[in-house]
Amino acid sequence: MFSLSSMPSTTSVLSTYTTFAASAMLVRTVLNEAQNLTNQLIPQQLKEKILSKLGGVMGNLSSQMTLLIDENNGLLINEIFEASELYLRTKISPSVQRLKVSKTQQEENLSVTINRGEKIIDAYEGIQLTWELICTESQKTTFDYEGQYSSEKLEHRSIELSFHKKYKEKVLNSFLPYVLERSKAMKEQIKVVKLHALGGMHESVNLDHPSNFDTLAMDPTLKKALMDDLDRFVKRRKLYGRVGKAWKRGYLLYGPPGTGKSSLIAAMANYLKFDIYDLELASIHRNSDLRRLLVSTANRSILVIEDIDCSIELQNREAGEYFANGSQLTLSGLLNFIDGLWSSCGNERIIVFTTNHKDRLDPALLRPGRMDMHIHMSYCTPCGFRILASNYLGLNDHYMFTEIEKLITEVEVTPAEIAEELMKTAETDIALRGLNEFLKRKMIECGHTNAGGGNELDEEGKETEKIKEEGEKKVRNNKRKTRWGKRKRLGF
Ligand SMILES: Nc1ncnc2c1ncn2[C@@H]1O[C@H](COP(=O)(O)OP(=O)(O)OP(=O)(O)O)[C@@H](O)[C@H]1O
Ligand SMILES: [Mg+2]
Repeated sequence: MFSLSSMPSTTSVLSTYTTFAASAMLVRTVLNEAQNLTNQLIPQQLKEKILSKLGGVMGNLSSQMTLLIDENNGLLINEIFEASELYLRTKISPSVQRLKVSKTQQEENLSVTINRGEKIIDAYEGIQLTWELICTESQKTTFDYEGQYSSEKLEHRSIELSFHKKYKEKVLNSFLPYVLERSKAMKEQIKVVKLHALGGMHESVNLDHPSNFDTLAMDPTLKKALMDDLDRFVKRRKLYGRVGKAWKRGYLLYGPPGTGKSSLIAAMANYLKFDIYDLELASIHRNSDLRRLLVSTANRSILVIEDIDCSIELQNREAGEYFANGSQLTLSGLLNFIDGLWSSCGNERIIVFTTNHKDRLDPALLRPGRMDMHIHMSYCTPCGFRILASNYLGLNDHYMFTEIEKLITEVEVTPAEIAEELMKTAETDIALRGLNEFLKRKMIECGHTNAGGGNELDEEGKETEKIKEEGEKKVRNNKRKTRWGKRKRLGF
């Protein structure tokens, strides 16, 4: 039996065994029974040993060969397993007795997959193939860094693909690449973008953030440049391979709260159909945990580290927060760590950092070549306002637009604030009048704040600044909990 790892290029053969020759019916039945029994009762490693011994004894007599496709390859997801599972959805015949059915809110259709133990007969260019889904369970005990232990049930899933020995090359070099290709096309059609939280609970949820590039109010030239950059990135597999560069891209999004940084990340994920991994640095205490989390992320994904200035600050400030190997978590350390990991494994990776204060960032992050694009999300512009008016009120023009646009150029207002005003009512005139009033009030407030004049802050001014900072910190901590909507439900 062959075991296939996640990357076709690193396909490795772990063990082989053969079942009995077709003519030796009785012995074959015994062997199948033994296999079933080992699947049910015996741990995986022992099972492989027994089967390889049996295979050694009986190997020469069989014309059949089986490829073992494990769900995981170490900590990585085995792409061939994923692809095979998806491909098998198209191969369900009336003879299959048990099926698994599911549907998420985001999916339009039911997803129907085969159940454990089911066999599916398939054919490819004259080769007869048999697929089977195998599931085994084991118990895993883990000790955390405080010495507490916990035990969890683990399910190991694998798929077995059997066919005549003489087609081995064809199956490996032609059929499996075909399965990968088919599943990729299917994935594009049915893909629901997922949000994974790294550092908290490990369940993933569907990203139900509706943001996309059409509804995003940002500088049109910058938006186009970013979309072109993303398009180029996903098309460049060969180039990255040729020049020996890791196929990844980094973006730094900066700007005041409420200017659309998180919305932009959701828009990028929805545009590329990439999953989001939201890395919560504050809840990671050990080097090994960070490594484990990063290695467990899948290809074609966006790793997000929000509010990078405060995340690192937070770790350093809370005295004693040292990594197990004694090294403190610093931004440059983290970046080197990510760089190192990603150049050795993973493809089509995007990393996004966000901050409200670019000026507070460690120079390591701003060094040329570190982040490929720095994107400034600014206060709302007249052009941004038109996008929001179209999103929220379905308006492309209105007699009040000129006055509002003039105010927008004179006062610093975020798209989030404008969105909030526009959402107050569906009555366009009332909504726009409300926004107009809001902008005027804001202008008076700003004028009032500036009226004190001068750059020197008096005692009262310093106190106000301090309260503002404290407020910002609180908001940031709350944001962590609510940023992606559904996370709240998971208790983050
Ligand atoms: N540029 C924008 N285009 C469209 N809607 C926006 C934009 N900016 C903000 N919004 C609206 O405001 C809400 C909050 O914005 P968002 O969370 O993306 O801001 P942010 O820049 O990430 O803020 P923070 O720095 O506080 O994390 C969004 O859900 C969206 O409804
Ligand atoms: Mg945000």
